[in-house]
Amino acid sequence: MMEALCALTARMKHEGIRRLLVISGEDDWSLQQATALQQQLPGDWLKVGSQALPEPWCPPNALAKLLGREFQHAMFDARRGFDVAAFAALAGTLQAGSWLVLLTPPHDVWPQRPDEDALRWSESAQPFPAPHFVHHFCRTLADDPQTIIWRQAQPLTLPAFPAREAWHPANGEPEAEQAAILTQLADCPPGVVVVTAERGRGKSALAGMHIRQLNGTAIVTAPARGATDVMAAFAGEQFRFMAPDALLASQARADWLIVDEAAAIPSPVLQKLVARFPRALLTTTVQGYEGTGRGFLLKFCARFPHLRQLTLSRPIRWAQGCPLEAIVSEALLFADNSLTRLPAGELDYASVEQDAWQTNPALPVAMYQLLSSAHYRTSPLDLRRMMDAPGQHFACAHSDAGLAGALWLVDEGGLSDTLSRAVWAGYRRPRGNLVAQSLAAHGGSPLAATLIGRRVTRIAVHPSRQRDGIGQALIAHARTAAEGCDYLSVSFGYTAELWRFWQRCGFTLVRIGAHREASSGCYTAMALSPLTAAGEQLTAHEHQRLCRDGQWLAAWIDEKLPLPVSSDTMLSDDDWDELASFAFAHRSFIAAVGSLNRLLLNVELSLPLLRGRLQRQSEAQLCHDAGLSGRKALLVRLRQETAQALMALDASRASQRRTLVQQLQFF
Ligand SMILES: CC(=O)SCCNC(=O)CCNC(=O)[C@H](O)C(C)(C)COP(=O)(O)OP(=O)(O)OC[C@H]1O[C@@H](n2cnc3c(N)ncnc32)[C@H](O)[C@@H]1OP(=O)(O)O
Ligand SMILES: Nc1ncnc2c1ncn2[C@@H]1O[C@H](COP(=O)(O)OP(=O)(O)OP(=O)(O)O)[C@@H](O)[C@H]1O
Repeated sequence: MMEALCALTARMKHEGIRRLLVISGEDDWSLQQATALQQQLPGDWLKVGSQALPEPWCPPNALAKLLGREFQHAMFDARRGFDVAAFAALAGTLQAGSWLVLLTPPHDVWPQRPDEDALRWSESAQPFPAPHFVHHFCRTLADDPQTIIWRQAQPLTLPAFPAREAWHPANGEPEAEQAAILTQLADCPPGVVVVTAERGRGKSALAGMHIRQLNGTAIVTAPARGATDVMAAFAGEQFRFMAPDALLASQARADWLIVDEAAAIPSPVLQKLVARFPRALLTTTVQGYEGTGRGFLLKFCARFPHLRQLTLSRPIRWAQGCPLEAIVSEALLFADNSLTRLPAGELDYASVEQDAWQTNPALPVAMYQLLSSAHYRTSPLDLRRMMDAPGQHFACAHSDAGLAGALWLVDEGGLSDTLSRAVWAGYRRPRGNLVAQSLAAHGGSPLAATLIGRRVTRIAVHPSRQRDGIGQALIAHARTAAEGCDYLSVSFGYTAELWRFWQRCGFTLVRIGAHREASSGCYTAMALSPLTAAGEQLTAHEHQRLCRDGQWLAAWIDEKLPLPVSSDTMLSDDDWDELASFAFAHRSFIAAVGSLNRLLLNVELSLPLLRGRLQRQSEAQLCHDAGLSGRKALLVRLRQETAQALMALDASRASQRRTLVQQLQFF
């Protein structure tokens, strides 16, 4: 048997492919078999798993450090937990002629086994079983003739795989597809060129080669700099990188703008960037472990009259049709089929629950694919959360021809009074509950996180059916289905268009972040749509607070805010609470900006650091002027100056508030 395995391995190398071998059985048995294989087949045998294994071993969360490197053979240990993004990433590091050996529990008991990975994609403190994912994964394996499954108490059998043609690895010179595109780019009239491809097709290398051969200047931008290493290596000295937010804020000019992973940048930002350069080359992955964006990039492209769209289809580091790449893509739903069907016709709206992964898997698969084609951040973590995490809810709009819209919501809130107050004062920040906690931590309602909310995490409507009222109808459906909830909420990267949508869905703006996200170039906005009297009260209170603070926030946010102007400068009771929570507890500075500005209008003291910071003098400058060691020391002094001002205004009220907020840390 081992001889046959060695012969097959040699053939895989010749054919430029890699394969998955699953060993399913009791913990000790499967490890023993994997070790025996390792002894027979020479190679690196990198092992990835949460429990220590003989070297070379790496826990899943440290694998990112090894990306970019290549290995011959690897083992992934999924006996206790299955970090599927690490599994996919490991597959991506394997050279032609490699085996990826996957250890799993026996398949009949696996669905009931607690999965340690659940701690990453849920707020649970204990691992729990993830049956929907396990069933889906095992079904995918069973349907794949190229994957080998070795079950305990059964012999290892190797099917007779048909022969493939010989493979020739890339050598650093442009591959045929790359060369053809480079020729087009070299002789390109002004306009936009978009290159889309699946992972590992040589897009980044192509962009780098283009920069190197360029008779002019280029600026590279991308949501994450680390992702541009390959491009930098192929570009050589001409490589010049600027993050999207920095580029937007600058006056930089060049002959070419190169945007890596363009779909990860919101269309309005991308459009502003592209408009500044005579020529732009946009690249984007249409499948991957970090999500996609094909449909929405295409929609963006439709706005440009002179646009060329090109694709790279052949993998570089292994042969086309590699069985390992194919099974990973199947299992993690990387293929983006959401746009191949046009969902014309009358629509039905329906709630969808997680058991649909068992009863009607095609529907949630299509929903996941539509959501990931619209949201670049969708990752295998989301797939696992969607399938098995508690508190998830879904709705869809579909016609006989296919899926037109998908909505994903998650339950939030319901924290105890004391915990919510502690979050408000900045003492605690438990995991999860994004909007519910943010309302408490950044808003003006200490009990905000006690209410029950349901947050829209993702919504997407098929590009061919947008502006047809489907998004609005999905939200209306969710509202009727949200029994027992005080409000629906959403957190999104603010653009005027998207805000218009949420406004039309009946949402009220309650918070806007003070920094542009470097990756998207947008401010994070949060909005609520109340469902109960308590929800109404919270929404009205937070909206009013945001309006009161609007003029002060405007100094921090260079985006026109859709808020009525308020000139209220009185220090209210709420202001006293917030100021005390900043001065005497741990509330963040930015959450108290409005109250702090009103405080300064009401006291005569000099308070140089506070006044300086509120006038947006930089932290570094203030630290330098005051001889402080850094941001932490500055924050302590800002809190002290606030305390001083409160004492000067009303010493007994200040002391009383101090006692109250300081009690919030003990519960
Ligand atoms: C948490 C999150 O998911 S935030 C991200 C939201 N999702 C995305 O951005 C993915 C890509 N976009 C989409 O899938 C869709 O465009 C959605 C979900 C934003 C909107 O869905 P649609 O079905 O197109 O919206 P719908 O037709 O119901 O629009 C209702 C109203 O919102 C407003 N609106 C919707 N889209 C836009 C837009 N692009 N620009 C301006 N206003 C808009 C309009 O007022 C519209 O009414 P009108 O057409 O009568 O003027
Ligand atoms: N012509 C070439 N010769 C040799 N190696 C190449 C060539 N083109 C690309 N590569 C290598 O192949 C790998 C994949 O290429 P690249 O990173 O450009 O692909 P990509 O499509 O941008 O992938 P991803 O979507 O994963 O970022 C890289 O290791 C790169 O160095």
